[in-house]
Amino acid sequence: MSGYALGFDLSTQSLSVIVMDSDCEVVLEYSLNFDRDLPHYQTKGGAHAGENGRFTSPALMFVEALEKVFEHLKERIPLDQVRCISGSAQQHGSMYWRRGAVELLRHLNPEVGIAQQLQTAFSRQECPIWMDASTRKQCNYLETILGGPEIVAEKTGSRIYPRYTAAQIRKIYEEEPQIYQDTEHISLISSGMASLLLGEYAAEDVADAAGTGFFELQSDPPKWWDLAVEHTAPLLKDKLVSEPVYSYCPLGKIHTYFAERFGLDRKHCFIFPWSGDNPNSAAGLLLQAERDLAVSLGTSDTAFAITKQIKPRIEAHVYRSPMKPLEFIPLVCYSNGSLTREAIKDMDSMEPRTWESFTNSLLQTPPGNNGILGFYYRVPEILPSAKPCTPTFFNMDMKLVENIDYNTKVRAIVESRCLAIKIHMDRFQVKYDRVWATGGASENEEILQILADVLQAPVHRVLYYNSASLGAAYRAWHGKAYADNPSNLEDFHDFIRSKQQLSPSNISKNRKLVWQPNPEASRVYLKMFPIYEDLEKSFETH
Ligand SMILES: Nc1ncnc2c1ncn2[C@@H]1O[C@H](COP(=O)(O)OP(=O)(O)O)[C@@H](O)[C@H]1O
Ligand SMILES: O=C(CO)[C@@H](O)[C@H](O)COP(=O)(O)O
Repeated sequence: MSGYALGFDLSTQSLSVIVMDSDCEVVLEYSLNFDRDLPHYQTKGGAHAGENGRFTSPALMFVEALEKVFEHLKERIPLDQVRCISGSAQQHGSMYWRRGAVELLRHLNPEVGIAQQLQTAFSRQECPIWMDASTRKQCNYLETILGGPEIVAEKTGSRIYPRYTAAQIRKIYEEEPQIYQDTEHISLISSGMASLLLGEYAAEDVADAAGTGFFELQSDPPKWWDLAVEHTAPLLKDKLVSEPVYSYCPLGKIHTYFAERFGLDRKHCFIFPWSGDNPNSAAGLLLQAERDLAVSLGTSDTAFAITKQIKPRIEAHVYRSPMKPLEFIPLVCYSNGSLTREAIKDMDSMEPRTWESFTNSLLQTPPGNNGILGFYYRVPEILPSAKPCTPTFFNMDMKLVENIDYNTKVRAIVESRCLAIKIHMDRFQVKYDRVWATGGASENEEILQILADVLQAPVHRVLYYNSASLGAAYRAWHGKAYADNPSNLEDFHDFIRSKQQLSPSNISKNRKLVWQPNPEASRVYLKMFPIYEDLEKSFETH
């Protein structure tokens, strides 16, 4: 195989892409930041915050971002050499296509910008996104009618959380019936982006389908849970692509719009299903079952692993792996990730502080933080299910403490998140002896040291911190090999490793750094786990 793969990542704050050659070597990276590069959508951190925990992002912003990225790539690489494209998207969010939109999509004119032509394509301009916490009523309704949270978790991998697509769709059906009525198709953000590239409504892949609340987690072949689809909203089945597909299945060839406008090769460029950013990160990090834990420190903080068998729980989530058909991803997710750390960094200051000053605070405080733990939920938290609160600090006697210094506050917030990850992930009983850090805050080496000490395992960081784009590009090549020879589905890990061994710059690609746990620091944290756990319960509101 020769040519290039494109791996996209549409996260909360940005649309990133990597260009990967056929030896799985990254040759170009580019990232477009929504707030900075598309200011006319007036987002903050990529989103619009509404009343009562509502969080949305404009559908047209995603569309325009895709076009802008292609404009950038066109000047830098021979796009006619691109053989396969896949992508990642923030999970759970949904796009609402107006009646007749597919005709607009099919007949895009390459002389005119795509966002301009899709102005009227969406029945709802704003996509509910994963940060949304406004659907508690719909979660309760769906869980009750489907037999209770345990049954829903057993069937789908998770109870219905407010950000889950099922609750979001139900809210629109209940509160905006005309919009629901005017909608011909509902995509996840991942499959919506794939639809733009394809010129047809694209199927969801199994991994991202598992974040809807109406997908049968263990189904093979993959299928929606019809009962949940029926209860979510009337006629919903008609508004979905028939059933989700395995992540390696080719969806079709690139839309003539992109071929004619940007010079992609219509005949030879395959589109593969987009997936969720966390499942694609698992692929980008080549996570091994029962061996690795990944911690992603992006807008959300997540921790996840790969397992061959799974027992879903009503706390946290289980998704499907996009690498191997019948493997699973147990995952915990915190909505107060990087943006909350940024707020702590800039606390009590007229001007934003640098990350160096945040890091200095970590360096000037000891592991265990002299027993001070911290909770700060700027936006509604997922785990625990907690309402927003101001920064709140406790000592080891579980007493509220006030008037503590800035450095101690910084360490308290970082350490408490690491403690939460260890406690919540251990409840899944997944085995791991090494940790892979990814996402924007994995730049911060002091955070990685704390993670290693709390998790009591070495923390590795790979060269490309955007592992979701990397995983999308790996998956595109893996899918392309399958499309070329459908009688032979190669093992994902073996396929990527065999390609990397061919690469002359193999050594630089695998360059990585490791933070080893310090046993003394780890011992300090052991005492803090039960105290953190009890304090956390006091924030739980549901
Ligand atoms: N040195 C650093 N220390 C801690 N956090 C950082 C550092 N550099 C960047 N970040 C955080 O990384 C975040 C972006 O992470 P990223 O993974 O790109 O987010 P997402 O993929 O969710 O859009 C920024 O919001 C910023 O808070
Ligand atoms: O809701 C989840 C996972 O269940 C989030 O992890 C989203 O997928 C958002 O991703 P980032 O933008 O933080 O990468």
